[in-house]
Amino acid sequence: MTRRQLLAGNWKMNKTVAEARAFAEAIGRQADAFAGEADFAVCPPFTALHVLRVTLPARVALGAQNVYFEPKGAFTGEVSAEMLAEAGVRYVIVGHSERRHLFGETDALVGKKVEAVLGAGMTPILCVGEDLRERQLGHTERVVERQTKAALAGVDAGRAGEVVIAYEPVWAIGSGQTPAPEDAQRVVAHIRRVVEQEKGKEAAGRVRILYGGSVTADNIAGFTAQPDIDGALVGGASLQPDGFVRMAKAITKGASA
Ligand SMILES: O=C(CO)COP(=O)(O)O
Repeated sequence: MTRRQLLAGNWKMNKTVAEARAFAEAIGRQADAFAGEADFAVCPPFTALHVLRVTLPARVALGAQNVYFEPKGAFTGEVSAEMLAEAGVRYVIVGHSERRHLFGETDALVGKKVEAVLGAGMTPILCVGEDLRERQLGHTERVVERQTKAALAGVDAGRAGEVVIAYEPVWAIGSGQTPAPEDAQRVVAHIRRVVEQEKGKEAAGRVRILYGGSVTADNIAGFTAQPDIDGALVGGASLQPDGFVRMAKAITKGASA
């Protein structure tokens, strides 16, 4: 089973409309970096979706960082999956650890969001990962297992392979610290086994699992060279056009090697 690598930038709460446009124009001047056999996406704040839709190079897809599961109604401050799809969004990050920890998102809520995103014809990027204490207690596998099972509970086996999962150890996010690539591979392989157990072989073979947490242009290739790691979800290092272009080249080179 060959899976296409995916490089997704999560801008978090960074960049104004003007800054987003400048980023898109800068990577557009190096658009050949995105010509290879891989997928690319940028996930800006909602306010910059439109400008990126009209300025990003054609091979770089649009992503969002959050969604609400209800289709419409009295949910002040929320945005539905249909609204995102209409705005040109292809990928939606769901259950990022910042949303789980800072905004109280539960496994059950994350599961509903995954279903809503698939229902609107987009691809969820489901984030899972242990925090430092859970890691120190040796609970990494059981934490990612619980998060993965809960998030996929309402997804048909036939569609589970469309989901992208991002393994993001919380202690590695924004810290400059990463697990060794072999260590990340071990956890990602475990996540794939959980998908197989829950949704079958075909879904497990298709599902793309990314690594995220202090990925840079210098270390990305070590992760994407691992057999079960199918790309990267990148925060800080995705904010600089040159860094994003370098990571795109690294991921494409690895994919064709
Ligand atoms: O949270 C992340 C991506 O979703 C990772 O952030 P950093 O790449 O800044 O560590």
